[in-house]
Amino acid sequence: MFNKNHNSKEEIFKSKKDNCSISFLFFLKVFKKMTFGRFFYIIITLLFCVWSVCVTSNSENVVETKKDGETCDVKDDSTNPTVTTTTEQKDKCRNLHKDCAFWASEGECDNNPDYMKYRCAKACNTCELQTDEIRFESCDDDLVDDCPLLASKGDCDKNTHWMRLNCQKSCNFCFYEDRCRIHLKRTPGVSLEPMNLYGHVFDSIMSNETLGFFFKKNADKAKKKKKGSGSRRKKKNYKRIECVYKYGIEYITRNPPILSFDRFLSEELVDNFLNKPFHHFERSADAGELLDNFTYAQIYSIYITYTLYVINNDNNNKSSQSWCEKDCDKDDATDKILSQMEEIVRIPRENFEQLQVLQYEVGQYYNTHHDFIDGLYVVHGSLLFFVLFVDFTLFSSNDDGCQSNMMKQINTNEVQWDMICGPRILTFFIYLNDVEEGGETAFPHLSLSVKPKKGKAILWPNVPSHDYFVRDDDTHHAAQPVLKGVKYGTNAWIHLYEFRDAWERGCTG
Ligand SMILES: O=C(O)CCC(=O)C(=O)O
Ligand SMILES: [Fe+2]
Repeated sequence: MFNKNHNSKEEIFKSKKDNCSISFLFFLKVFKKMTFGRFFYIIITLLFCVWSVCVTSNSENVVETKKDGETCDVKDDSTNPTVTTTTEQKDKCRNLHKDCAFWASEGECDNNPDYMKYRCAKACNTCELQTDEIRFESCDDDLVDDCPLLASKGDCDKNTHWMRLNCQKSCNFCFYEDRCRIHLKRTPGVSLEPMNLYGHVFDSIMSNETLGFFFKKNADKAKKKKKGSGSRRKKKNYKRIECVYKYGIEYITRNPPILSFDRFLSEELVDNFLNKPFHHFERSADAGELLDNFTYAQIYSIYITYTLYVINNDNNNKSSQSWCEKDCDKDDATDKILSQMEEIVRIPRENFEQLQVLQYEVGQYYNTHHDFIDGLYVVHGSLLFFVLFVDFTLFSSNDDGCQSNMMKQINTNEVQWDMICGPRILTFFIYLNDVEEGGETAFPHLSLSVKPKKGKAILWPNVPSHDYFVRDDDTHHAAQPVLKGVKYGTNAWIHLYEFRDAWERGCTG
């Protein structure tokens, strides 16, 4: 079975190995002509690799293991000789605050033992001190009399959202790790064996006859034929001369593939959807408030160039958003839109986030960003000053969606690929009106820009074809400022695994 957790950590480890390769190459170049060059080359590069792979792993508290059984100085739980923690105590042991891991890494287990050793027992490795009384002190059923009965009738699974809010204790929903445990048998929306997103989704769309390609010229000919000619004979007359796809589907670009659907929604359906009273727009700024409007900056060192994210705190020009939840999600127009998307991507709507409706007024835009939520973005590299090098690791974060607290992301590693819902593999974006001027969706790495048109949609991958757990940098995108008029659009973010039940459980961040 594919192990995504292991995969993501390996990615970070891989980037460290890349640093080794860079430094090997660099030192080879510098020292190859010197008498002692080869000696220095080997010593310095080895030192760098040990630093890069092992030492910084510990300081980040991100990479714990490379591969099963192969470790880089992993903390040993049994180092405290005076206490023994039973397996049962360990299983029940919980961090009662989301920042426990962070605090523990800052030395708070020793500095503030009265709180930490009891309420952050997991992070402090003091599980034997955490009694049930402490564990459940801030978690109880609201409806003390009814909850046990409802839970015994299976309502924790059937009516999860309500039960999560009202019957936490009876449902064993108090702690994230109980409520959001990943089922080993969860089914991916797109096959993992082998991973081939472009083939499974994009090529399948283009070769799917139910999406209505037909053979235009001969179809016209066939129409002219006299009535009564058998359907078999008619079929013979169809030759593949020109394919016309339902919804006006065509590739805008092939690698990575971006499809456009020129006539995805009828005017009537758009009006029906947009004119509903459900949409209450709020400035798009909540999740990742500090973090969601990064722009690029380049840092040039003498030898290596890195692209870093810098924070642009200008929130004034952001679009407004409205989530299509509850009544909006159940509405007929929404249902029709979601059905059409399901028909195209052949992934069930359970894997879709609720539609997010966007509104941009004149001057508003959405900076370059990526829809893949990796929460934590580690920029790791080395800057070289003569023969001294400084290894650095910066933490940054991606934007909208699942996460709101950078520390939480760093310390619990709660990124979407680690959640029940898995990563956002696809974005389906629909334009809900004609914009008088501006408002294009730009893909700067692909030198591509798509003009809004009422009812038109575009579909792009957020991950490479053969690895659904990393983001594809090529699909960074931005909404250009609206210059005249107003712009409405709606996002459907499609996950590898089912999203909606996970959302009801409060397991999507
Ligand atoms: O408005 C657009 O064109 C794109 C919006 C977008 O990328 C987003 O909401 O994530
Ligand atoms: Fe986006």
